[in-house]
Amino acid sequence: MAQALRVALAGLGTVGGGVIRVLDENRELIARRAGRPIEVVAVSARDRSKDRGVDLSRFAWVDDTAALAEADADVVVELIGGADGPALTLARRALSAGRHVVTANKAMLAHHGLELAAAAEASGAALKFEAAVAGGIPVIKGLREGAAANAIARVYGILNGTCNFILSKMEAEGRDFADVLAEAQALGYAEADPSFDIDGVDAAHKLSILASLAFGTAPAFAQVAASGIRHLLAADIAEAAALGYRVRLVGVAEADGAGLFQRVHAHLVRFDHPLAHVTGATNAVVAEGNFVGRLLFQGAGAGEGPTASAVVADLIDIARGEFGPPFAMPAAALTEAAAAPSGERRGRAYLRFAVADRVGVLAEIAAAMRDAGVSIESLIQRGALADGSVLVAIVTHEGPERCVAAALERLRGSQSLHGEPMWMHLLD
Ligand SMILES: NC(=O)C1=CN([C@@H]2O[C@H](COP(=O)(O)OP(=O)(O)OC[C@H]3O[C@@H](n4cnc5c(N)ncnc54)[C@H](O)[C@@H]3O)[C@@H](O)[C@H]2O)C=CC1
Ligand SMILES: N[C@@H](CC=O)C(=O)O
Ligand code: NA
Repeated sequence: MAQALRVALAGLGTVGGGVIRVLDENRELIARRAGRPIEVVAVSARDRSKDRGVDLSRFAWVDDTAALAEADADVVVELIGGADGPALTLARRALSAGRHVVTANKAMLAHHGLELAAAAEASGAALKFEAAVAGGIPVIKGLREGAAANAIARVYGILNGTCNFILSKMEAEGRDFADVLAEAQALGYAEADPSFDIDGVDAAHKLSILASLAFGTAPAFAQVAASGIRHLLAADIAEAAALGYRVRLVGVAEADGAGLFQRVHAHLVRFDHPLAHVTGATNAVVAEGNFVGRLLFQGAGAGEGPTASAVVADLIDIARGEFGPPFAMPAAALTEAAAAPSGERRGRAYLRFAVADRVGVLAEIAAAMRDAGVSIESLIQRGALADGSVLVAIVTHEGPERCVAAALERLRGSQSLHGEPMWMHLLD
């Protein structure tokens, strides 16, 4: 059999530990498929003494993580995380030394993907990142290779396992947000800083990578309008269910004459839509191609095994010599997309207000909607929260988003409103 592919591995946490386990457990099978063995030769992490449940004594330990870039290895696997700092230093050094790089680091790719892709192409190295988007689901391969013949009109989906785990637990068990977040962290789904998950930043990182693959544009994370699920109440989930919807954090990227529109936002998803049935840490991505039609990729979006599976799949491609430009086309051919404004987009909206329990409040909200040109389809007022506020939930008829924004602006500062209104888009 040919010479082994030698791997230098940075980061031995959830995913790094998983990679060692996958390579150990499926060693023979992987070697047959790759045409040669894949062997970890050197490792680095923050704490050498930590028990990770795997035998590390067979690997060289490197204290200076960035020095792994020059280790006697063919590939550097970066599983540290963080957009900048040691992960970026390592990737830059490895690529400029002609080492292949495999990473699960969507934050780094969203911010520096174009630069790293150009560096990889310049040195003839691979830069592969299947694990960075939707964990174990082969969606990078699916878009970059499987759908390469198509013009893509839209790509959207559930891109954060932690949020989907929280939402589906809140929905099924009526549990509190904070309690479920702690469980997602214990299961290894959450980012080192979980606000990246619950504020939609992680999904925005992933969406910017998917949009680049779908539309041939440079990753444009700064253009993604992102919000998360932090302010969602159990009552929103109950109201959504009463209306025939489930709440999901959905990322949407769409290119049209106005430019590239990218948004991550909590949506009400109709019960009969495939995304409404995606539960737990599962992710799902829909891509609409002009010849292939609608593709749906679904599977485990986070966690040790599925994410490590994607990292090792990239290593197998490299061992086979199967790689090309990291994104949909050479880095120099990726275009800059103008950000399309959201205001002219049309849709239906769910708006929820916590209001003072007094006469005239409903009339005030209804007047703001009327004056801004928003047509109300349904309005539900329900019992009091612990602080005595009453919840008012509205679903609008289809109309331009700028009208909804104008209505909320009219209500800004109103003494009748307690806290910020919640605005979710409907995905029908
Ligand atoms: N956990 C998951 O389900 C998924 C994680 N990812 C990504 O994979 C990467 C790793 O994630 P996890 O394994 O979950 O993180 P983790 O926190 O479990 O592990 C991180 C590892 O990096 C090491 N590390 C951190 N800072 C370091 C530094 N300055 N120098 C040297 N080593 C350092 C830590 O010691 C640890 O071994 C991140 O980019 C994450 O976004 C991607 C998909 C899924
Ligand atoms: N924190 C991420 C991990 C995978 O990318 C998530 O929850 O999806
Ligand atoms: Na993936």
